[in-house]
Amino acid sequence: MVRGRISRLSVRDVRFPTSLGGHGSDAMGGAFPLQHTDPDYSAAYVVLETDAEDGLKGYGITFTLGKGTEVVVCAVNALAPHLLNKDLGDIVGDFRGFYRQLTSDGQLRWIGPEKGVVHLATAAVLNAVWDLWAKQEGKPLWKLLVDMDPRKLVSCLDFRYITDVLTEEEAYEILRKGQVGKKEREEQMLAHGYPAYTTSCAWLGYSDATLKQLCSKALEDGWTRFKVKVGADLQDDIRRCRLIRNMIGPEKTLMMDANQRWDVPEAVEWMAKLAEFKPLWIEEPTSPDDILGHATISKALVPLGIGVATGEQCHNRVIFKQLLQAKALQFLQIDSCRLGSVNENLSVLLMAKKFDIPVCPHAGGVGLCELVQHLIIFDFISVSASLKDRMCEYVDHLHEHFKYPVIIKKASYMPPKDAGYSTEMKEESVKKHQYPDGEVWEKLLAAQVN
Ligand SMILES: C[C@H](O)[C@@H](O)CC(=O)C(=O)O
Ligand SMILES: [Mg+2]
Repeated sequence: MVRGRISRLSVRDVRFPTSLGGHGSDAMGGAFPLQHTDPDYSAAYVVLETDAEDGLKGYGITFTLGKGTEVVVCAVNALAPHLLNKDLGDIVGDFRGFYRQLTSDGQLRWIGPEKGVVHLATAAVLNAVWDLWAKQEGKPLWKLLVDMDPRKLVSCLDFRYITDVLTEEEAYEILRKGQVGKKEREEQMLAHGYPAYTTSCAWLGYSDATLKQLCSKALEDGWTRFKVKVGADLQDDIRRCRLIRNMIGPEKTLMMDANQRWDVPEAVEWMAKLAEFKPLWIEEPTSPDDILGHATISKALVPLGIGVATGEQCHNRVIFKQLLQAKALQFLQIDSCRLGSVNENLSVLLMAKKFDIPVCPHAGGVGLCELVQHLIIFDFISVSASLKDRMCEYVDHLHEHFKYPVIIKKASYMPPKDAGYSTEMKEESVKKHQYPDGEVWEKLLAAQVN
């Protein structure tokens, strides 16, 4: 039973100095040993309070890098009047209307619409609403979605701009069909979890020795799918890909990620040189906005047996729609904090089902694994009903700061059992990493001055 009026919305700038160790580094982010100040994995962290007697709070994040966070924090504050004094029952009772209200704010829409900072802020705020709703229902988010009546579920989605490929009725039909065998798939998830791949071994800034050490540890821990960063220097890529392919052997799966480094012809030429290492996909080969460029690359790489994956920086459902229409991707990577929360992500999962394209979510960052596991577990149980060519990214950083961290067993995500969206951070961690006055940053900033 949903209850309470939203009485307070607070947002904090929480940053982790991950760049000091080269964690999260890629061909765009500045490579170790340059010690580029990014990527410092960060989050705009939203807390919603209500006047209900249960005292439950909703926690929401969006993933950012370092100083980008202060801009998102500002946008969250600008959205706050849409939530304050609103009844939670009214929000989730007409979730489509509320999503439309947030994304249509007459003044903020100009700096979107539904993209960039203002959309990241929308994600943070709505992630907190979903967390609170799931907590009040006493269910983990994935289970709230799985148990929800399909009619109610589609009523949370905004189909504006996508009805040419997916109508509300078609979405309902997909979910209705997904009811068949749902119980067995839920049992399968609870017993075995959702398959994952690891990106933690091969950040671009890691030395070969670190890569080797992390890769052997990952093999020992049972990982069978690995992603390596590429794109800055071809000879370096050849050496690192050879190293990792030799370590994992010919049977295990290898993916490559260029983080938007190349122009279209360059992407094709570069990947022809890396094809001998048998990558399953090349991720973000070029600008995330270049739909036709992705299509050209996809087509050119078919003879090499390499797919194109993208999505972690796709602004919204419209871009995903066009990527699907243009046959520009073979693996679709939703991101729980870049799209407009669960609402928009569900519409993308449903479009992917219609186009029969596997979804392999982007995760990592701060809390992205915690959040996206709910969406992909729901996807398997209620939408795709398939694990073929599907896996969810896993990155082994920063989970210790979360109250309900992910549980990985045998390289699979085990379904969370606690109520909510797994978004709540430990208050101690938030205090320490708050920018610029948390203890961690006070020390680092003082060292920079001296
Ligand atoms: C800056 C981030 O670490 C980015 O490199 C993550 C990413 O591309 C991925 O996990 O995939
Ligand atoms: Mg990536």
